[in-house]
Amino acid sequence: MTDRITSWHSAPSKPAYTPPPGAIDAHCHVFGPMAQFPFSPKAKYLPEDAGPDKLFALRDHLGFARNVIVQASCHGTNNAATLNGIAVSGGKARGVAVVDPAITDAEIAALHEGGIRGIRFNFLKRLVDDAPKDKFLEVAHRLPADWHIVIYFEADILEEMRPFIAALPRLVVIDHMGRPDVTQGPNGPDMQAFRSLLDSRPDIWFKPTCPDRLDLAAGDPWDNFAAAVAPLVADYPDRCIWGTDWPHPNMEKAIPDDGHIVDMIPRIAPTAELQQKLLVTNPMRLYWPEEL
Ligand SMILES: O=C(O)c1cc(C(=O)O)oc(=O)c1
Repeated sequence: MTDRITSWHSAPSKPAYTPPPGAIDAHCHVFGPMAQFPFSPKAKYLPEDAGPDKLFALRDHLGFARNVIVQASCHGTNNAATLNGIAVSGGKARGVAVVDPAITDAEIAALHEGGIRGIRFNFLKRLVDDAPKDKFLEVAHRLPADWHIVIYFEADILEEMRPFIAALPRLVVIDHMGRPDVTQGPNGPDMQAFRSLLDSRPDIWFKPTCPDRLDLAAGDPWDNFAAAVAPLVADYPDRCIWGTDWPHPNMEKAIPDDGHIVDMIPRIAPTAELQQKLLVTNPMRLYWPEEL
C-alpha cells in the first residue's frame, strides 16, 4: 500500500439548501496530516492529508456551524489526529474516538477533556481486522454515563448484532443506518429489519447518511436513498443525527459533490422542524448537552 488516495471533491458546489443556524455536521473525519499524525500500520487505505483546515473550510462553505469528528479507521486506535482537529476548532468541534479496549480510566478521562463524547465500534471486515464483542462490552461499561456508542456494521450482519447491541450500557448510534439496501425501498426487508432494531430500544439512534455509498449504482441524485430514508426520519425524528461523511473514505471511484450531499437534507427531512432536530437539537443533545 504505497499510493495515497484522494476520496473527496476538490471544488464542491454550493448547496441550494441552507442549514439552520447552529447546524452540526455530526459525521466527518480528518486524515492526518500524515507528517504529524501517521496512519495506523493496520490501515486498509492510505489517504492524502485531509486535515482540520480543509474540514473547517468545507464547514463554512456548506453553511454549517460545528463538526463532530469521528475517528477514521485509517488512524486505528490512536486518536491524536481527531483530538488535534477538535483542539484547533475553537470550540466548534467535538469527537468520537476508537479505543483499544484495554484503555485505562485515566485515558478515557483525558479523551473527555479533549472533547470526545463517544466511542466507535467498527464491524466492517474491509476496514478492521477484528471486532472483539466481549472486550467492546467491557470497555463500554467503563465509559462516562453521558457518552454514547457509535456502531458501524452492514445489513447482512444485523441479526447477529442484536444481542450485542441489546447488551450495550449506553445510548447507541448506528452509522449510516447499518447500510441497508436502499433499492429495496422504504418497506424492503433491510429497512424493516432496521426498524425492528430501533423499536427494540428507545435509545438507539441512527445517522441517515451516505447517499453516495448506499445508492452507489444509481448515483447522484441518489433517488433510491431519498425514497427509502425519508420515512425513517419522519418516524424517528428525535433519534437521528446527520453528517457529510467527508472526506468520504474509500469513495475515490465515485467521489460525491458535498453540495449535493447537503441538498439531500430537505429530501429526507422536508420540514423546518425535522431539519432543526436532525441538524441541531439531536446532535446538541449528544455533543454539547451543557448548552441546552
Ligand atoms: O464505508 C467506509 O469505507 C467508511 C470508512 C470509515 C472509516 O474508515 O472510518 O468511516 C465511514 O464512516 C465509512
